[in-house]
Amino acid sequence: MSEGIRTDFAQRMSYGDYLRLDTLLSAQQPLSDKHDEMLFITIHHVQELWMKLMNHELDLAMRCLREDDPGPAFKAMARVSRVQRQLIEAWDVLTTMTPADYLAFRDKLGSSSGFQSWQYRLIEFKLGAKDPFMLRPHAHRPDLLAPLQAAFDAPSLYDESLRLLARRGLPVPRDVLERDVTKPHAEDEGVVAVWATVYRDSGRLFELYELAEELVDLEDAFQTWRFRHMKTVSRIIGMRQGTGGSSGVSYLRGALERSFFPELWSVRTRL
Ligand code: HEM
Ligand SMILES: N[C@@H](CC(=O)c1ccccc1NC=O)C(=O)O
Repeated sequence: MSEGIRTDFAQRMSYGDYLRLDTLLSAQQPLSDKHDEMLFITIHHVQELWMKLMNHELDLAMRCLREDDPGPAFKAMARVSRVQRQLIEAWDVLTTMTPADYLAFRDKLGSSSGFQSWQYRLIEFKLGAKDPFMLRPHAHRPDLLAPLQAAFDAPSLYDESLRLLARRGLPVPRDVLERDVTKPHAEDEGVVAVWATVYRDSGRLFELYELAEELVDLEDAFQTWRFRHMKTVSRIIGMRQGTGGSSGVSYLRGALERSFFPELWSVRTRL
């Protein structure tokens, strides 16, 4: 049964060596002796790991769109959507924590908060949600500020998508193509018209139609994540203020109004 199975790893790379499990599994360090703090930390670590992969895939998607190679971009975007499903499902595990379970260790969190998740902010910037205020919590960490600032200053996934549409001959308005990419994208009627063409003529423009639907999948899942976060927070801390200083649930509800790709939603009314 055990024939052939290697057991001597004094001189050879093992599973744990390759995966750096000592580092990964030494990071779960509760500050209290409360049972549920381990769950709280684990959920965050899992979400941050998935966010790391999302950033990796979004970089590939943006590069491929820029280089006029949508195939691999779609593959990366489809992978991001699957990762998002995992992120959304993870809320279910956290809802097993009651308000009392959470309040028992909440004071240990001090003023730390999801506001300061730089990987989350990096994703938002790459999707085009450019709010310069959100750079501030990272001012004390130049190593984190640099990639955030770079994503803030660069075209978003949506900017790259609209540029691709223009290169394929669709009449994307010039001022949209030449806009200041450090500003949030404002809904544009000309862009709605372009997407309407893509949807109406999806047979001929199949690749661009696929791009549109991949983008809609991404935003749809992102909003579902935000909604589940807001609902989970609501059932765990009610209307308390957040440790990050915001109003809490009301702030999170406000974020649900913000769209990354507004024309892709408006076009549905026009078709
Ligand atoms: C008991 C569970 C949780 C509670 C009570 C909670 C509460 C909050 C609150 C109140 C805010 C608003 C900022 C503030 O004032 O603090 C916030 C923001 C945030 N939280 Fe959570 N959260 C929880 C779990 C999570 C988890 C598991 C994640 C996953 C990484 C997460 C990620 C974030 C992010 C990224 C933000 C910033 C959102 C934005 O600026 O739009 N939170 N959270
Ligand atoms: N903002 C949360 C605290 C919180 O959730 C949190 C604190 C430290 C590390 C991650 C967190 N998760 C997301 O906001 C609260 O007000 O209870």
